[in-house]
Amino acid sequence: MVESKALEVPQVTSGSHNESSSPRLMPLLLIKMINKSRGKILGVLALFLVMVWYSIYREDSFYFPVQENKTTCPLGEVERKAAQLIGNYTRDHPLFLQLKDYFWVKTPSLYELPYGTKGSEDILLRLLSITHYSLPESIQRLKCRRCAVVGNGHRLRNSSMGETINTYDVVIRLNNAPVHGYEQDVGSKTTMRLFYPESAHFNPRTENNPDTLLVLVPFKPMDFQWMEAILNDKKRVSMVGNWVQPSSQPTLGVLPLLLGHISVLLQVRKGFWKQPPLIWDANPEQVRILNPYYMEVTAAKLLNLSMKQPRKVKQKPTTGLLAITLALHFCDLVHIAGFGYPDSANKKQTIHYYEQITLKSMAASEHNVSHEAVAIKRMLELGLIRNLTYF
Ligand SMILES: CC(=O)N[C@H]1[C@H]([C@H](O)[C@H](O)CO)O[C@](OP(=O)(O)OC[C@H]2O[C@@H](n3ccc(N)nc3=O)[C@H](O)[C@@H]2O)(C(=O)O)C[C@@H]1O
Ligand SMILES: CO[C@@H]1[C@H](O)[C@@H](O)[C@H](O[C@H]2[C@H](O)[C@@H](NC(C)=O)[C@H](OCc3ccccc3)O[C@@H]2CO)O[C@@H]1CO
Repeated sequence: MVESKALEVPQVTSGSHNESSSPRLMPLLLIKMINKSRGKILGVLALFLVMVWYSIYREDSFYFPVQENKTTCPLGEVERKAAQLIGNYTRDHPLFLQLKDYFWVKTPSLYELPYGTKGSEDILLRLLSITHYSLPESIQRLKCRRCAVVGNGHRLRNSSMGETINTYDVVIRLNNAPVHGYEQDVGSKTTMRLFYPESAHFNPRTENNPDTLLVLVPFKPMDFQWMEAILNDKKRVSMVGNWVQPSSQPTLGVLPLLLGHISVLLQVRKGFWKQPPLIWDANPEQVRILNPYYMEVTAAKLLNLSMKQPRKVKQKPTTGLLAITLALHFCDLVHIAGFGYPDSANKKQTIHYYEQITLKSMAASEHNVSHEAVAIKRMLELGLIRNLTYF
């Protein structure tokens, strides 16, 4: 009471000269107003603090409301749930193969490709000295990594999921699946694309963003050789380009180099089950080599496949299941879209959102898609992943 009396200000009267505008009275008037509305101010302040807290808690942008996938950051939840499903679950393994593991310390691997690097050390030494292995700063600094793994399934067709997919921090795509012309259904953002030589898009620039990480999934030693030839070719071509410039005619001196490069690429052609691109216009700085550890985890822990399969019994995970496993090891939230094959009796249903092929095309594929469906359902039931399309 005493305090409020002391702060009392003279009555403001109406008239030609408004005393409230007098500089002398301004502070007093302000204090009176503050005094009068103290409750309201405290309320607004409390609301503001709650918003700040909520924003920090969500580790997200500072506004309401937010897109569905932006509402929360369930920090630690993926780790907790993944550990229930995956024995010895750890986030300690690098996502991409690193030169240091094959240079100073030769990390022995238990398995050959696709589950390990045993026997591929020498080529890796060469290949890793011309590739990068870091996770870009833009992904590392994310306080919450909300990831969408986009499968190539037909269920994305006419799904209108594009805008939603683009809202995720990390969008993982697979193989040669296009985005150009399908943006409304599948979006256009691609943070990472997993592929192998036979599934590399012949025109990577049209279907990726300039900063897309092009992640090679190695299945056989030839896959490393293809990548090495492509990357060395890029170097040679750019060198030739420099030499050619002054006269705009290749000098005879570069011909042996060009012939050498063509013969290397022709040698690399053999040993693939489908013709991979021989010229691949991608930025070498964006190329990474996936650590086969994630293939091992997918096969051994999610599909319970034996790591010592007899040569005749061939079964391996699909690239999509591998991508989900990878996401479980570095994302704070994993949503999937475009997963799910038609029933095996359904011979006419197309399997991709972008081309007219059926399950028949997968006859020699060495995948067990019904087994994988069980694994994906288990993850959905556990709430470890969520599905944006239907399954
Ligand atoms: C003929 C053949 O070998 N097809 C394989 C193709 C093919 O090599 C590439 O598309 C390149 O042309 O690749 C695969 O897969 P594909 O490229 O078809 O699809 C990528 C991933 O999406 C998930 N998917 C796809 C279709 C569908 N109806 N439901 C799904 O769940 C799967 O998880 C799948 O992995 C592959 O790499 O796994 C598996 C396919 O078996
Ligand atoms: C994730 O696996 C990829 C794709 O989904 C599979 O369909 C494909 O399977 C091929 C398999 O890898 C080939 N095996 C070897 C050792 O290369 C197999 O080879 C048989 C063959 C050989 C030559 C010409 C045609 C077929 O072919 C399978 C496809 O039919 O593997 C992909 C990863 O490479």
